[in-house]
Amino acid sequence: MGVKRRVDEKRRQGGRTFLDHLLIDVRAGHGGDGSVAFFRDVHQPNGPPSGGNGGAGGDVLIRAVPGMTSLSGIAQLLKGERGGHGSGKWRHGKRGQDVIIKVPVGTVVREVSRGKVINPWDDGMLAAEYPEWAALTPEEQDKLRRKRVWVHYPQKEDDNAKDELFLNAEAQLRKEMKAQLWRERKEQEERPALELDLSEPTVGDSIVLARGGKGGLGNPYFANTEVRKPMWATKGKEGESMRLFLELKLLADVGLVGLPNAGKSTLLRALTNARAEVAGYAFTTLNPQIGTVQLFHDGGFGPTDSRPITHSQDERELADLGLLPPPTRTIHAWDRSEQGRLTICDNPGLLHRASEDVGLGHTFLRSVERARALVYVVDLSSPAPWDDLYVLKHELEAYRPGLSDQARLIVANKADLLGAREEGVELDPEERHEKEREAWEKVQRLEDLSGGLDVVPVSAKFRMGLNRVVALLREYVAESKEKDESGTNVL
Ligand SMILES: Nc1nc2c(ncn2[C@@H]2O[C@H](COP(=O)(O)OP(=O)(O)OP(=O)(O)O)[C@@H](O)[C@H]2O)c(=O)[nH]1
Ligand SMILES: [Mg+2]
Repeated sequence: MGVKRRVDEKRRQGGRTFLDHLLIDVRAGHGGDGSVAFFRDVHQPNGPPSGGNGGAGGDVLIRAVPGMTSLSGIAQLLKGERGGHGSGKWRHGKRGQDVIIKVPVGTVVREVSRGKVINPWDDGMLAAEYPEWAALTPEEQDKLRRKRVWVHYPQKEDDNAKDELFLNAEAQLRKEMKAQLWRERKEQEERPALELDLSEPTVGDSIVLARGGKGGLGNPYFANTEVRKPMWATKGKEGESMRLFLELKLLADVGLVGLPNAGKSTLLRALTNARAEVAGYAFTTLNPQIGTVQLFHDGGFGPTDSRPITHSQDERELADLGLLPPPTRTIHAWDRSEQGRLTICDNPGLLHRASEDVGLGHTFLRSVERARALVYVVDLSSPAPWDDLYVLKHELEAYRPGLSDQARLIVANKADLLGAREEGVELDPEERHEKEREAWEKVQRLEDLSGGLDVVPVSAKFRMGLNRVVALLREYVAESKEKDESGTNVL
């Protein structure tokens, strides 16, 4: 299949690949109803209206918390508590309890749909809500509409409907609500679909997703010089509701970043159990891939699904190329017990001008954004690998300012191509020395232009120089975890 077609397909998916996702419904609490009551005691057998207002419904909030690793365990329906109803003696209803949805850091929240605020004076909306609406008489329709809006004093519903004072109050409320509902609806329509990228732990208060409905008004609100004994109050309003899609971004300890064809996938295969695709053309990798490295007590490593490989041979070869000091360590079998693991994430090649949406763009950088350390992979055999470095850094910064600060290491790959030895050919010492010097100078230049990053020449293909890479990755990850534990990364 054509690479172009596959790249195009991938672009349509927005370059997103996620391990975990979930659809949830969120409903903020309904407001409590206002109360119709009148104050009475021995001195005032026929006292003033005293119904309290309803309490507001509880909000639904979201918080990204460190330490969570999965979306499993989050309920599919989350409801804010209903506000309490008002009651006599001017007692207002209690505010409903909020619900806080706790999600792992790295969750992306996207709105799928939003509940409509129903306007009880909008016949079209009511017709959509009640299938039988069209068959009702105008009186029945009024009755249904009033049910959504009003609370009546016991047995006063029919009297109220004939009471001119009530009808006046209704007209007044309708006018007020019309303006307010119009505003709410406009606001809702203009508000773009929610998209939250919770890449950092939520600081301070949680983020409100859906607001609870307002509480209804108690009957004192409707009293005036004309209306001494309002026999009505209003109901609480519906809370906001929405359907949301949650996605958890891939999380690896280390993210590989490099131009197409630099050898990222080859490196991932050499270090881990992952079977990433490798080929001699650009954009072989279209999905971020994660692999696991097993770490041994002696500093060595091995892919988790196979027996450890001995790297002393490789290191000796690399030392022969003049790119590494000769190995001094011998590996003892008893050191080969597992001490820990590292996960590494391979990625599609990053292009110059990815920020202008060339190639895959850089939406896939979402998956390395949260890595504890980033590694630049460059092709040491290319004429000016330091130029590649500049492009990579620039693209990371264009995606998110400060992201390139997470880069710790430059893997200068394909060092074998600069070899001072050619296969089957013995170079004369002079020539060999010259090649060694060239290779060494290139590495040196990369180091000078790296802005203080570690530079390690390797051959991913021939598995040379990888012990040093793993040793450094181990350090970065340990440092980052220590920071987490000491609280500087966690809020
Ligand atoms: N000589 C040599 N070739 C290598 C080395 N590492 C990778 N290659 C070759 O370079 C080509 C590209 O390697 P990949 O690992 O697919 O490169 P990539 O960076 O994953 O490429 P994309 O997925 O397209 O971004 C393949 O032909 C590899 O065999 C190396 O250390 N030495
Ligand atoms: Mg690849």
